[in-house]
Amino acid sequence: MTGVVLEPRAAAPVGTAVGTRSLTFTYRAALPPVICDLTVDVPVGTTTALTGPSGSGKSTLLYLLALMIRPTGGEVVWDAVPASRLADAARSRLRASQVGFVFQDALLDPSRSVLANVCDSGLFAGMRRKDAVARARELMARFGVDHREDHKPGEISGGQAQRVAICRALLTNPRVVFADEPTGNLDDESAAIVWRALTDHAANGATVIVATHDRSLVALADHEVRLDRSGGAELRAVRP
Ligand SMILES: Nc1ncnc2c1ncn2[C@@H]1O[C@H](COP(=O)(O)OP(=O)(O)OP(=O)(O)O)[C@@H](O)[C@H]1O
Repeated sequence: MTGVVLEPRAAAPVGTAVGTRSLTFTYRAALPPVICDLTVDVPVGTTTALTGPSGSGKSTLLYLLALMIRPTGGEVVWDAVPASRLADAARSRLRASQVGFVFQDALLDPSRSVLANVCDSGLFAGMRRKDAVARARELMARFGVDHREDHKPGEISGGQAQRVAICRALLTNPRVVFADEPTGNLDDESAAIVWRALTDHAANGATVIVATHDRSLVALADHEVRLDRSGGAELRAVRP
């Protein structure tokens, strides 16, 4: 069994935001598991870098933790409650109100404007349109994409799309943010802005889990969970 317990920083609020218990996941029964018997606790208010070779299961683990897919075995645990105990409606509510997710390829709706793409997650979570638009504009200005609010995703660059996806993920000020290679398309300056926004979000009490190959970002995280090709993981505390 692979057991990983991440120690919170002294200043961080105590508690586990999200974790797993003997988590196993297989895309197809005939294939070896992508995640194998993984136990991890991610403390509130920390940044965790999820690393490992291409194909080791980083995206898959993010989807499992964010309750987008269901494990083959074991549990994902939110606030000490096993997710398998949540009815479908409760899972959807939890995702809408507490989770921000930055997908690897941004995954914006090509038929909607940039502003609508950013606002939609807030409207789905019950924000008033006026508040969602104000918050979206504030975030888009912070990430330097406010001048593109009326454009469609097909009319902006890959790096701009990635920053729009981060605005969308932060719109509801979610308790937990999952980001899948959020700086993959960004230059160094934009990557630093994004990383600072994510670490600021954690410093304000949220929990941030980022899949990345970028060692310079890993060095700035509190913890590293490194997945290996056998579906297990090892822990490295990046900062004491
Ligand atoms: N829908 C799917 N059906 C079957 N296998 C899949 C599916 N999605 C991913 N896989 C396989 O699961 C394994 C883990 O994929 P995943 O995308 O989670 O890895 P990753 O570590 O995020 O990779 P990368 O760093 O290249 O983004 C890979 O072998 C991949 O081919």
